[in-house]
Amino acid sequence: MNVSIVGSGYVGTTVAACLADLGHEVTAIDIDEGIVAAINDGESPIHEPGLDELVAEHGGDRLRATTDYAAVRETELTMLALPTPSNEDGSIDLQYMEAGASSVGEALAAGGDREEPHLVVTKSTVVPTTTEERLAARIADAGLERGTDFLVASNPEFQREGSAVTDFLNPDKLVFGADDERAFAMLRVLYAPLREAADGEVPTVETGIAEAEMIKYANNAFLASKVSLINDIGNVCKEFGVDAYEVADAIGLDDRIGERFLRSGVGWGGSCFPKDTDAIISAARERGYDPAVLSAAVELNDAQPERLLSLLDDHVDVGGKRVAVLGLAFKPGTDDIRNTRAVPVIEGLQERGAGVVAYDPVATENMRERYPDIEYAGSAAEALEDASGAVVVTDWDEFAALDAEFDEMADPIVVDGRRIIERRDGITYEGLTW
Ligand SMILES: NC(=O)C1=CN([C@@H]2O[C@H](COP(=O)(O)OP(=O)(O)OC[C@H]3O[C@@H](n4cnc5c(N)ncnc54)[C@H](O)[C@@H]3O)[C@@H](O)[C@H]2O)C=CC1
Ligand SMILES: O=C(O)[C@H]1O[C@H](OP(=O)(O)OP(=O)(O)OC[C@H]2O[C@@H](n3ccc(=O)[nH]c3=O)[C@H](O)[C@@H]2O)[C@H](O)[C@@H](O)[C@@H]1O
Repeated sequence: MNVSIVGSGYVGTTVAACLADLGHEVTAIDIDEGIVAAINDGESPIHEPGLDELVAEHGGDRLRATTDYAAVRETELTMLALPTPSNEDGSIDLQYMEAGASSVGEALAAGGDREEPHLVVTKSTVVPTTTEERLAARIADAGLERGTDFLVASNPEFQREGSAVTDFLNPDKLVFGADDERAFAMLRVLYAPLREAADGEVPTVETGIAEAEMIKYANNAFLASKVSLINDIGNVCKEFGVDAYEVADAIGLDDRIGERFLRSGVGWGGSCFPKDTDAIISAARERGYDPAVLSAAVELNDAQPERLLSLLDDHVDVGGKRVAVLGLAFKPGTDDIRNTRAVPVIEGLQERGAGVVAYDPVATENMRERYPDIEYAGSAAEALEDASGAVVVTDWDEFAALDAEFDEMADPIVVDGRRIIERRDGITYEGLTW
């Protein structure tokens, strides 16, 4: 198929490169000229395992990029993979989605009549009814008729950062939300090569558009709440001196609970859990319902970084001292620092008057833009040298191998928010929930 993907960030670039790899002709459309040039030169604009290779193979060939929306006219289907950030009050900010939908509508309208309606698919995470009520309306504003000139559908994405390529190519499920058989048929054709290539069966849910939109929020809300619940349980464990990881391993043996997403610690961050939980809570409240469990999950998550710092306070007054922050990315395998737990941790240390020295294998440059004034180390060893305390925020594998490096600390106090460092002689070790 000939497809265009509007928005070439974390999701858009991954989806575009993978669809090209599956044999489709793909055009990525982005307003950022640097991103467009990179893709056409065969370079991935983001750090994601496996993506460099795919963009190198297909960039400038089956995968092309442009800033010109006219390209959508050469394609049968357009996916919107644009940002859906939060407004100040937590509600979803639809300005990028509406701008993108308007531009797609205008580009299609400029091409005159079409034999078949163009399918516009919402890939981004949007609150239920957005695609039909807000995006279809913007496309129609260009003078196009839904059903004749264009169709809309929702196809939410469940990939994780750090494993986006393998997640996209081997999904647990595909979700197609549509209200027209032609839209379902096109989505089936789009994903046919993926279903053939995937390791094992890929269940496909065909449902309504608002249901598909809600499935995405329910998925993220459930996972975020699962981590908050194990953090809540972990905080109780810590009070009793019980190891929450032993508890989690045991309860995970119950199929109804499942072993995944039971890693307790400093909490969830990232570009999606925080904004998506806020957006769905806000949308529900607007309709008169207050989701109590979800609100508590957010509250608990917001409190974990301060619990981490209070464990450090128990051992050292960090005012005027050098403290190492190990890990800045919101999770390992990515350079993404959006809503990373490192931010409240760094700010909490600064409030205490500590001198922060931070280290991350790949996210340092992104963080430096936000906090140009803290010190950045070129290695974990350099960060630990002469530090009077260290806090671990991201579970990068390389931190597990640290050993003699702790001997160079002024005061070897390690507070681990991710259970990646081993307790050992010579250091004062505190695990957040163990
Ligand atoms: N990051 C992730 O792993 C996942 C994200 N999602 C959802 O996917 C959506 C996109 O997220 P990300 O890829 O992380 O965002 P992102 O911020 O990385 O990428 C968005 C891209 O859109 C471009 N853009 C902005 N306005 C534009 C316009 N008017 N026309 C063309 N391009 C424009 C930006 O330059 C940027 O490259 C969000 O709704 C997010 O919730 C869903 C699943 C996973
Ligand atoms: O909508 C999205 O953008 C994506 O959000 C998450 O993916 P992602 O945020 O990339 O990463 P996760 O692996 O889910 O981790 C999220 C956060 O939870 C934390 N986490 C995760 C698991 C766990 O057991 N404990 C825990 O603290 C991680 O450290 C990280 O900060 C979902 O897992 C994806 O399915 C979804 O597509």
